[in-house]
Amino acid sequence: MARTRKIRLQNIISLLSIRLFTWLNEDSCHFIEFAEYHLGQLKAKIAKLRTQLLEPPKGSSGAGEGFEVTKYGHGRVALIGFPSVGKSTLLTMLTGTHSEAASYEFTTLTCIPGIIHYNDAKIQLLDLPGIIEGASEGKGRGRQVIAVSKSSDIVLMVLDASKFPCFVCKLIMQYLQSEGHRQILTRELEAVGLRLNKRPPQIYFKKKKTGGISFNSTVPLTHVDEKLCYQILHEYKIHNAEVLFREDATVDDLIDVIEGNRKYMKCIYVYNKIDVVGIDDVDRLARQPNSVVISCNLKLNLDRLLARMWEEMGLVRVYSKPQGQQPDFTDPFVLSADRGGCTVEDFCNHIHKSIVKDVKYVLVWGASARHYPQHCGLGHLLQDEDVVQIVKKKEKEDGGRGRFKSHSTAPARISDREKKAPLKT
Ligand SMILES: Nc1nc2c(ncn2[C@@H]2O[C@H](COP(=O)(O)OP(=O)(O)OP(=O)(O)O)[C@@H](O)[C@H]2O)c(=O)[nH]1
Ligand SMILES: [K+]
Ligand SMILES: [Mg+2]
Repeated sequence: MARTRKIRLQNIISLLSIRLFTWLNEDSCHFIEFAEYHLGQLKAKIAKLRTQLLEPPKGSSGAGEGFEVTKYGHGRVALIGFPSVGKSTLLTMLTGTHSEAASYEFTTLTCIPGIIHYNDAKIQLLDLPGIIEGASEGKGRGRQVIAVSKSSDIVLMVLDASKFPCFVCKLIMQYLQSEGHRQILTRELEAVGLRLNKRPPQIYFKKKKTGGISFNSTVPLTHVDEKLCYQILHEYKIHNAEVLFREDATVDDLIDVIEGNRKYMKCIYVYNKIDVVGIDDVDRLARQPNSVVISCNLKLNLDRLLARMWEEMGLVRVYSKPQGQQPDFTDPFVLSADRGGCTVEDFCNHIHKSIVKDVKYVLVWGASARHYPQHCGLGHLLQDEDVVQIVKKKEKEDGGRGRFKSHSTAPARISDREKKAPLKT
């Protein structure tokens, strides 16, 4: 029953897509304006149907058997890519967990987790089956792979450097209107609501109960006007809402905001197998944005990949300092802006939920402090490698003395940094 419904929805999406491309190819200028409105409506229709199609069955996460892996560690990274690009080899290299690797496609059939120990944090790395064009529509294990990718903090898109088109091949591909692996994968992920290395559109949108539609913009708009916006909202049966464009956004951006279920993720493009391509090609690939070139076989540049991964995850290590003692620099509390936040309050909650109500202030050493130690409140935003000493309400007077004493017991790691970049008190 559900399968027939899915097939029917898929057929409608295909039909609408064909209609959309027919309109795209329509070059008569008399129809351009009309076509733009029609196009906007069709895009909204397709987005709506896709959302229905992708709804996981009730009571399931959408991941499916062999893919439901418990979250572990301070962050989760998914390896996605075409078959045989070296995902499993990379997992084995970085985590030490064995994942079967072989020269035939679809060697990996389920989700294999491993742990990377980096900067005293634990990062869960997930090896996944290869995906192919049509994955978003359920080809191969595409659905499951994408569902797992969505649950991760960042994505490593593994690509085969030897299959990356050279400049001439790119021109031919453009002529033939065919795409490279990177574009195909990006399109598959976009089709299911994942937005890679993009920030959410600057559009304020709020549904209301009454009052009709209020349409405003703070910048001149070149892609969407009031009429088109009304039509798209109408498609979603929204008749009362406030819409404010804060940038010159497109129809697709508006649809993303209305749908509201898009996931904005960082993605690092990892070009593996650089041992089999020429130095010029390696250089060209390495210069692309958000890209890292590696070779698992020769263990080349893996440390750079880890460093990039760490940067993109934006994890913040905070060392707790008991009064009058040195902090334990081997055991940080790891905070993340995406998972719970990085303020002093988040740090306290990390230790124990009951602490916050007793905190009078905290003393902070490190990058986020203007002077050492800085007196900070619960709202203070911490940075990586900060040291924090909590002063509790009942320790009021003692806390004051502790502060002066603290100068002499300032953590060694911070004074090293201070030498490099002295901070004014
Ligand atoms: N030359 C070269 N070959 C590599 C490198 N890394 C992996 N390979 C080879 O690529 C082939 C595929 O590796 P896998 O790790 O199984 O690839 P996969 O992406 O996990 O493949 P599926 O699980 O089938 O999707 C194996 O024969 C590896 O030995 C590399 O850096 N250089
Ligand atoms: K393989
Ligand atoms: Mg594999």
